[in-house]
Amino acid sequence: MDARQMKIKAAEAALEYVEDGMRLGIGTGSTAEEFVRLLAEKVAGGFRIQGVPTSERTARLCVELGVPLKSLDELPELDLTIDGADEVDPQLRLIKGGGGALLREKIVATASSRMIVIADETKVVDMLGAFKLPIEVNSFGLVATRIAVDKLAARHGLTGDISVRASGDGPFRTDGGHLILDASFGRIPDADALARDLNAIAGVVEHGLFIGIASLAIIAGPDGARKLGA
Ligand SMILES: O=C[C@H](O)[C@H](O)[C@H](O)COP(=O)(O)O
Repeated sequence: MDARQMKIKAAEAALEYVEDGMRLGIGTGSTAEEFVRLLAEKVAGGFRIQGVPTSERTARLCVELGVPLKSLDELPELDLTIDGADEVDPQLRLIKGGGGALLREKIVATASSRMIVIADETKVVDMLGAFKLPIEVNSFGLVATRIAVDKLAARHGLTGDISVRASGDGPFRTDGGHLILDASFGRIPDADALARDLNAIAGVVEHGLFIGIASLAIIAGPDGARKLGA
């Protein structure tokens, strides 16, 4: 089974949790896109859902495939969000934001009664941090914010490069017009404390640590999908 087939396996297993009539948060990334494709087939077959996309990219795919969409303001309380992740640890703590959608993803997931993560087994880690931690920041005061993040990291005993994400000739911009700092910490022994402290830095809009948000992860490997959590 190749990487794409594993993503499809995870997405298929997640689809079983989607019920007719649900208000559904729809994640971003290559795994979430496999989910959107399967969801579109169900919708074409008469299944009714109302989706809230977590990015412009996901919104475009949903429109293209005929998945009905609403804004989060129209549907501020959701039944379920299904989304991918860059890392998942045994406590279902996540790193997200590899595609830059972390802010909307976190807003949508926390507006949902439940978040289910779909991922292939390469995303499962004992300790978060091998994947660069995305930190969404306001472009005003970028240098000051980066210094503040660097000092905070040092207080947490974390070292590693913190760089502004690039795209083409310029910086990457999120759907909200912000910048992303990618922090190469390697290992984050106390992700809960780091998450809390990052949110206290004024220039930080949001970070990619999702703590206590997901209740189930569907992890696909060569032998099929297994579940972490309930
Ligand atoms: O910003 C992007 C998201 O957090 C994605 O869900 C995450 O990067 C995983 O993406 P993929 O399924 O492509 O590995």
